[in-house]
Amino acid sequence: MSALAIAPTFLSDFTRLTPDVQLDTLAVMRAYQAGDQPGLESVAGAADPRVRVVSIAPDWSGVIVPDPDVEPGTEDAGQDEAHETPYRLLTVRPRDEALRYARSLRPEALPDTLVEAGTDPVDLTPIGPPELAGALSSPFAQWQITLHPDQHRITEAHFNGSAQITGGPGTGKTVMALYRAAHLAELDAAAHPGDTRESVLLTTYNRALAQSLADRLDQLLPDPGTRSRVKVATIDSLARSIVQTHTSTAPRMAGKDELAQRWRAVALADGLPFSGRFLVDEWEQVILAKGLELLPDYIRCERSGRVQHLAPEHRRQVWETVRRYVGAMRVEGLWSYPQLAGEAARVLGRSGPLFRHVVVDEAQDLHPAQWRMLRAAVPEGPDDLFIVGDPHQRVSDNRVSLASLGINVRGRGHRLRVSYRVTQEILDWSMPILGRRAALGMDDDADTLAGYRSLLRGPAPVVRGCESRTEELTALGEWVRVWLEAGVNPSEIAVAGRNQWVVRGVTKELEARGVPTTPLEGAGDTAAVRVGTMHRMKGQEFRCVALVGVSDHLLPPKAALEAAEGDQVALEHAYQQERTLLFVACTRARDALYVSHVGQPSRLISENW
Ligand SMILES: Nc1ncnc2c1ncn2[C@@H]1O[C@H](COP(=O)(O)OP(=O)(O)OP(=O)(O)O)[C@@H](O)[C@H]1O
Repeated sequence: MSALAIAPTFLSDFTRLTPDVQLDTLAVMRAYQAGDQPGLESVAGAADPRVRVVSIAPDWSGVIVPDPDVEPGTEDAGQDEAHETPYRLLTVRPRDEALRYARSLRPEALPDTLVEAGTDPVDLTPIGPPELAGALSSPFAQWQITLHPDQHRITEAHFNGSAQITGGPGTGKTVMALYRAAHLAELDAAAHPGDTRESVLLTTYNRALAQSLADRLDQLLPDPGTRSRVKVATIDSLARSIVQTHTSTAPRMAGKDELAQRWRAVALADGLPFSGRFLVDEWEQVILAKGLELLPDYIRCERSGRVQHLAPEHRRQVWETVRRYVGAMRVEGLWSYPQLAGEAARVLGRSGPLFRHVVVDEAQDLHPAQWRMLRAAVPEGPDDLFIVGDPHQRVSDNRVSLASLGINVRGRGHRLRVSYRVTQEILDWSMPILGRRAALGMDDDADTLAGYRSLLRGPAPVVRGCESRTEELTALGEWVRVWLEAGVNPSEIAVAGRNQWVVRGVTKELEARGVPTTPLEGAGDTAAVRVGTMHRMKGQEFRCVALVGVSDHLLPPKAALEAAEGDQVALEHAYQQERTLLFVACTRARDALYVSHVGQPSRLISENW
């Protein structure tokens, strides 16, 4: 069986073909691999007699050439022999154009045209202005610590208090957080040479992001003495370690869904008119968020962001119920994440700050109790908190007003408007997904993406409509193969779906094709494609991203809409969260974005196109 490989230079042509021709191309490649080899035509008048064309569709042909290792002179080979020759597909074009191109290929040009597998597929990399060209063509890991000199200056600035950096996807916020932490560690080493404790906290949302920050920080701070001054931790692991150190017992954690389930059962048994989810949300988003400890304060408070109106007598009932359930959790030693952060804040309030500087990434998703913990973790003063985030990427229910939490960033805010990761083509396609609403900034102002743009140009996203799940998974498998053959490292490819069912299908498909996979949150395995849910895409970046199951029956998920129970405001809120999730997933791609659906595309994309 002989495969028809693709030349790395093929990919940029391929993404410009119409979906029909793309499918036809993949069918030819599949047929070739299955041994059912389509006829290759030699080209009359070709400068290189080894060049062939293959019919792709009635008016379209592919130009193929032998592997560069094959010696010239096989032009007289019979049909069978020709099929044993490993060929590579260079391009697919309208037939006349393909013939012209095939004739023009010169023998001495072929070895250059065919980039060996594993070398950088220059054509896939987006095009940027000359000053970015070096960074874009460098290895991906190297590019991931590149920063513009203007941004670099901000990371080394002295601030007379807390500072905040906001900006759309790919504007360099995370890398600024990294450089800021490194800079503060260096300053700290110079100012306190004898005190070697962890004095700088660099914190983020989940473990995968923390690991990625830690790895990159190792590169920025090669001196172990300076590096050891920075503690990299997720916000939850920080809360846990503070409480654990204080109580000498490891807290047992319960996520929101688990709590809602438990509380639902008890609420039902008690005959209460509230769902478990409502009670947990009320506790986390109002009582814990505002740090309320007394019923009169709860009765008086403004429940901003909450949909259902609650009269004072109902508030009394909720308060009493929550108090009882939380009491039961305490007996079990069970904590929710915001609750644990609130406890950590209280511990630090008594024992004093832990760090001299705190740097926060993905700040838009932190709960007010987590901010209280961070506020208590560092003394108020110059360069205390350096906060980076994007309110447009908020995927949690948390809303904060930093000022009300004792964090004042007025006059020390920077908005970044240039994306260095997401190409203008991907931005143009993804931005409408967000809808037209401004997001609420952490400094109480509306935050808009006005003026946000990219310096990079690349292929337009590919949207593939399929008739069945099998067809969708097959098309995905073929697409990933194209990326791999183009020389993209497997770990620089991510495939995501909205739910675990989609993710399982993707994993099975890729594994069956011999493409190793690993969870999106997994680190280290460079020989495996990353696969996971869209939630796990947050904060990450890849060369190529495929989103599967962007179908109307899956996205937005019915359960998310039903949870709104017909309430218009809650429904709009659920929609917005789904929009954000999809927008965040799309904007993880640097070089190529592929989106597929079965049947109708999700209304989140089709409403805009
Ligand atoms: N001047 C530059 N030239 C080339 N690459 C750059 C430049 N500035 C930043 N980058 C790169 O762009 C990428 C995007 O940066 P980063 O991940 O920090 O963005 P972000 O704002 O945190 O994105 P998101 O909000 O989507 O997570 C990084 O890999 C970074 O190295």
